[in-house]
Amino acid sequence: MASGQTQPALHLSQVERRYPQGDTFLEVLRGAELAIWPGEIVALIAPSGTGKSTLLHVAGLLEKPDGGEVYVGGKPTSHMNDQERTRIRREELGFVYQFHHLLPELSALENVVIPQLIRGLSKPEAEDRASQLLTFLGLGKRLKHRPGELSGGEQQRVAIARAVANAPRLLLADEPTGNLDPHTSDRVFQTLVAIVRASRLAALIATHNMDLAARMDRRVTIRDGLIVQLP
Ligand SMILES: Nc1ncnc2c1ncn2[C@@H]1O[C@H](COP(=O)(O)OP(=O)(O)OP(=O)(O)O)[C@@H](O)[C@H]1O
Repeated sequence: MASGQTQPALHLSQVERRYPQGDTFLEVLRGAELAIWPGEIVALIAPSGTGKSTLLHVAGLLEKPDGGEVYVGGKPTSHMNDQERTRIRREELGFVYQFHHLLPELSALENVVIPQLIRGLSKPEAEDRASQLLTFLGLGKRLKHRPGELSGGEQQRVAIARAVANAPRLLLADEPTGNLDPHTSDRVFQTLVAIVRASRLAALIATHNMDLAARMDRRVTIRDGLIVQLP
């Protein structure tokens, strides 16, 4: 447990998720248990088809579990309506995907400003924070560039800035460096770790890259619908 913190950023408690399959169900999660504390970076290393996306969707409040509970910052979420879940996603969770989904018509700065405006910050406040974040990620000279004018690694760093712009308590990332060459992947990963550490975020990062996984605090996998700690 991180000192001084009484609640995990994310706690999946006995989470079950099943999909209809013919006359029966495919049990993808069968009582998955995982707690991630503030400041902790956990690697999710799951072979294809074992439930990685399902787990990230449930943790990201995009899908409801069929059993168990998902706590975000100690708050149970399964009773929440769609509006409340959307608010938690917007204010307490950040998402980074393999393909960054930046808005192509907007500059790097604007892409990071938008989620903060939606959150209710004023434009000057949002621009200030976006500019600080992008500068921290080494993009201080690229603020006005559109995604198409940035390299893959730069685009992915903008996506990271966008994901943490609202100071979420938990970052969920799915192969955040998956489409980058090894050198760029390494740099982007370093910036991701730096920002998670600097903001004392918690992070769950799905990856097949064992070198990156080895540099995180803990590694877990999904086996027979359960979360298993790896060495
Ligand atoms: N909506 C759905 N309806 C039925 N079956 C589903 C649904 N979503 C996922 N599945 C099945 O559940 C299992 C886990 O799916 P999931 O997408 O979580 O896998 P994954 O580990 O993310 O795989 P990959 O890394 O290949 O994307 C798979 O066998 C998949 O076919």
